[in-house]
Amino acid sequence: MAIHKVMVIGAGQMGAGIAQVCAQSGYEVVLNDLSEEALDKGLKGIERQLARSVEKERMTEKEKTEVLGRLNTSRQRSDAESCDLIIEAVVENMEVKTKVFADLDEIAPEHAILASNTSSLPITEIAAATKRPDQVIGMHFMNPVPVMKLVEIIRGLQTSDETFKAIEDMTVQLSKTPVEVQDFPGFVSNRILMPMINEAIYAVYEGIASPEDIDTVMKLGTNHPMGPLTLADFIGLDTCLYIMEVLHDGFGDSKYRPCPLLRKYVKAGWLGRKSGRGFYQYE
Ligand SMILES: CC(=O)CC(=O)SCCNC(=O)CCNC(=O)[C@H](O)C(C)(C)COP(=O)(O)OP(=O)(O)OC[C@H]1O[C@@H](n2cnc3c(N)ncnc32)[C@H](O)[C@@H]1OP(=O)(O)O
Ligand SMILES: NC(=O)C1=CN([C@@H]2O[C@H](COP(=O)(O)OP(=O)(O)OC[C@H]3O[C@@H](n4cnc5c(N)ncnc54)[C@H](OP(=O)(O)O)[C@@H]3O)[C@@H](O)[C@H]2O)C=CC1
Repeated sequence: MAIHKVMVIGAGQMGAGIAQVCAQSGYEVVLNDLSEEALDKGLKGIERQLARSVEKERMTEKEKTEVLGRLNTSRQRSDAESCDLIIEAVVENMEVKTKVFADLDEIAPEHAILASNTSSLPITEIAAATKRPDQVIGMHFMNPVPVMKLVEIIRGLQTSDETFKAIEDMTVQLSKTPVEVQDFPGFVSNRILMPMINEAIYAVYEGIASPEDIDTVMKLGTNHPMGPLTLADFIGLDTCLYIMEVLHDGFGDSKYRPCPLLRKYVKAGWLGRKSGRGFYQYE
């Protein structure tokens, strides 16, 4: 199936990054969000990234103008009616995502693929909210999207081979590396990464060391580019908590229990970098 036009739903940190890489790879892109403010912020971030690429001579001014010319914003979900692929990147919440997919199923053309950038939620369950479960798939980009090379592609129980192939081909077109993963909570990336981050939060909670020292241990001692608490702030503490809850509920194993300190920070609105405060303070 040929994909020309892509809608990205949710102009948060992931949605904006996905829209950027799609437009840079030649796709027509519609970035959709309910809030004008989120769209403005998303678009400004993309313009900043592209300006930096021009400065670093990775892109010409003309190419930047062309990329931005392929990128439109919209507040109407009905604009999905002209798209071949819709990539959903809204909050990590099953109720919200199934509602978005049920809506999209009514709007998107019959041939369109509906993909979710979910970090951990079952694709099979998201697909069941539609009448086209064979055309629903997980397309899990990593943060920051323009930099990270991986896309986990998650097959739901009913995802067709044709849908899988179209998304695998597109991932290569985006200059990313696809890895096929089966539909289990947290897939591969977050099943491994998030318990490590949760454990680092327990180390703060139990007073083993300061956040700075925990991050230093992991950066200098195990060569991680960011310490786990810096990374948690970067991902978003709300997203980290949702993922731990999905692992905990999905496997019913107490080893995945979210650290109470993580819950407390999220309740306080300390969501990490995006809210200005998490384990560290920003600005
Ligand atoms: C939660 C999930 O479901 C799944 C996930 O995504 S888990 C998170 C996965 N991501 C990670 O683990 C990221 C870990 N961190 C890193 O790899 C690095 O710290 C990093 C790439 C983010 C930054 O690298 P760095 O060397 O420390 O900093 P810096 O030199 O400023 O940046 C390196 C390059 O990345 C780019 N970059 C950094 N942050 C960026 C961002 N938010 N968006 C776009 N580009 C960014 C910079 O522009 C820079 O590119 P150039 O040198 O070509 O200009
Ligand atoms: N952060 C990360 O490192 C990664 C996240 N992901 C996944 O990507 C998705 C988005 O995460 P991220 O971009 O970080 O999150 P952000 O918080 O940056 O953005 C969340 C988006 O969800 C929208 N949203 C929030 N509540 C609702 C709602 N009730 N109905 C519809 N839309 C809503 C927001 O819209 P508005 O602005 O209008 O409020 C915003 O566009 C999640 O599923 C997450 O798990 C995947 C890989 C990495």
